[in-house]
Amino acid sequence: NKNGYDYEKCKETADWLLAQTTLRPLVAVVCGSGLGGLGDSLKDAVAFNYQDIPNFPQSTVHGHAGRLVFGKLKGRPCVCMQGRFHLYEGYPIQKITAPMRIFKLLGVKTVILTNAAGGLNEKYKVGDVMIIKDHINMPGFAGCNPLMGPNDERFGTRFPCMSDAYDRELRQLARHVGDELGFGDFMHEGVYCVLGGPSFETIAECRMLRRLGADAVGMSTVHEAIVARHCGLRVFALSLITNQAVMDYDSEEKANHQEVLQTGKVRSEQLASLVSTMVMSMKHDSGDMLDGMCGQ
Ligand SMILES: O=P(O)(O)O[C@@H]1C[C@H](O)[C@@H](CO)O1
Ligand code: HPA
Repeated sequence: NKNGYDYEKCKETADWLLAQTTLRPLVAVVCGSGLGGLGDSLKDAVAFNYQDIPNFPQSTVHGHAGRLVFGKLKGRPCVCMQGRFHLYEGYPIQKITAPMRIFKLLGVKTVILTNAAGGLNEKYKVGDVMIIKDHINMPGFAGCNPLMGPNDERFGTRFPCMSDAYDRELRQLARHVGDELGFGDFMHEGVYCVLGGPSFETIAECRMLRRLGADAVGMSTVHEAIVARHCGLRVFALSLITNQAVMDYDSEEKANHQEVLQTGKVRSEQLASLVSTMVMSMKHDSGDMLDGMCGQ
């Protein structure tokens, strides 16, 4: 692989991590902008700064701490990325997504991807949570897909299916857990569209994306979901709607990263409850979950 994130390199990182901790997580969580608090709820935590992990990229964005945390969520071993990588940071797309392959080699079965996103659906409000049911991969339309380049069959097939990218059972579990936790009024299910960033969208772009069927727009998650599915990981993803996309030329609203981080703080505890309750309710040994749903 021309970007150097081949099987051996991912294995070297995974083996290094496995030698540092006895925890064997089945679930990995990726924290979106301002959502790093999810990682702070891990018990008996052992944390590694990204700069200390062999071959790991570095976080450069405010609101992405740059720590990999191993610990337990409601008694279940998990690993959590406090800080993810984005295309606009200048990394090759294979590097952004290498952690998914490292997770696979650690023995992880399910990844939970979270992000901050702009709401395009007129029904969505700031602070709402959107379970991702599908995506639109805009950079992919332009030939920027993390699976470009030689395919290593040890990870997965050349042409992976994406119509089932966001696991139906996990979405059902999230709706169930969300209802039990009282998220009813602010939880949706919708389509996430990824752009390259870092500039926020213009009004014309937001209008176009809405017409194309997107409910929320962001700069991450999709690349990770593609690589995770390619190597057989189960994917659940959610967006926190941190701002409303500006659709109107009379609007005085301006998208900004401060608002994104601020909204993250407001929902931080509730999102941590949603994720930890989901993790508690997942069953992995038979490859299936939805066993002993929320609160049982
Ligand atoms: O990592 P995520 O997708 O949560 O980060 C979003 C997209 C940009 O990195 C940033 C914009 O505020 O937040
Ligand atoms: N656009 C793109 N990415 C984002 C946004 C947005 O409005 N909000 C948070 N991440």
